[in-house]
Amino acid sequence: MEFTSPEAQERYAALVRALPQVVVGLDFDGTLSPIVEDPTAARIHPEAAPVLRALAAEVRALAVVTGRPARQAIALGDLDEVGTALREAGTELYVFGQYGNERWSASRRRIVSPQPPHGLATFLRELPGVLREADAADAWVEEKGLAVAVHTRRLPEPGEAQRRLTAPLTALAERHDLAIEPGRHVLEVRAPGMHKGIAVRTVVEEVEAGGILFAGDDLGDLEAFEAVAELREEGLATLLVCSASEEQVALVERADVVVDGPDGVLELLRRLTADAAAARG
Ligand SMILES: O=P(O)(O)OC[C@H]1O[C@H](O[C@H]2O[C@H](CO)[C@@H](O)[C@H](O)[C@H]2O)[C@H](O)[C@@H](O)[C@@H]1O
Repeated sequence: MEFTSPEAQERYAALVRALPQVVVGLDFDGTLSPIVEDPTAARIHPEAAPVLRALAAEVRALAVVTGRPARQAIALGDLDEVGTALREAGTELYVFGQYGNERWSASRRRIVSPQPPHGLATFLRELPGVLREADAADAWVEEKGLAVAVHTRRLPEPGEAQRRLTAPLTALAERHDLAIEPGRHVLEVRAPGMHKGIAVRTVVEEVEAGGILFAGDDLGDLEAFEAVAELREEGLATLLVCSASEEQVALVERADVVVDGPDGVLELLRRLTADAAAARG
């Protein structure tokens, strides 16, 4: 892991001191879960559960903030079980799904979700024609209830296919008052208005946190990074962690710490837990 500046190292030290008041916010794909070709085959990192359990004893709350539907993230992350263990340590686990549109907590065990956006059903009906015209008929379409994700990872030239699809999918989304969210070999179409930054602020305010660490890997995490930077200006202890990959570099220049993918994220969380225990004496 690499601190990006001397100030970043000081922010880490301040976060360790404030840890009992800190919310740890974690993206799922590419941060807690290694990227795989087939999104249905993704699973949380095998070492995540014990790392999160150990960290839970040191922090105010944990929040998984993801583009995945909450139900899916809970299943792929075994978060029901992790949440039970965290509750035993007196710590809440939140899951904000679909970029903050859905929420779940280990204490309530119920997913609160809005209605799908108007226009999504028509968007879906018109989608195959647009994919054919863009020579991407084999793109994998993930229907998420509140959103649709068009994946190019398994096409012969995934980056080129994503570039080819961006303009026609954006136009189709705009015709139906929907927003487009680009990601790692994926273009997601969803309702405008909600993003991970709102989810971060919500959890920080609800638990009256004194600090926030957020770790992410992709463009959909940018708003969370912006929210954390604003909270820093407001006086909270903060740390921005980039789970780095060759596919996406946008978060690197905004991060305090750059780590090597999900392995690196867990290494950082282990170090944080150990440093907090050492600081307690
Ligand atoms: O906010 P996140 O937790 O990072 O979720 C964003 C999207 O991640 C998933 O797709 C990504 O991960 C897949 C599995 O590793 C990978 O195959 C794909 O190329 C990535 O874009 C997921 O399928 C989407 O629904 C999430 O919104």
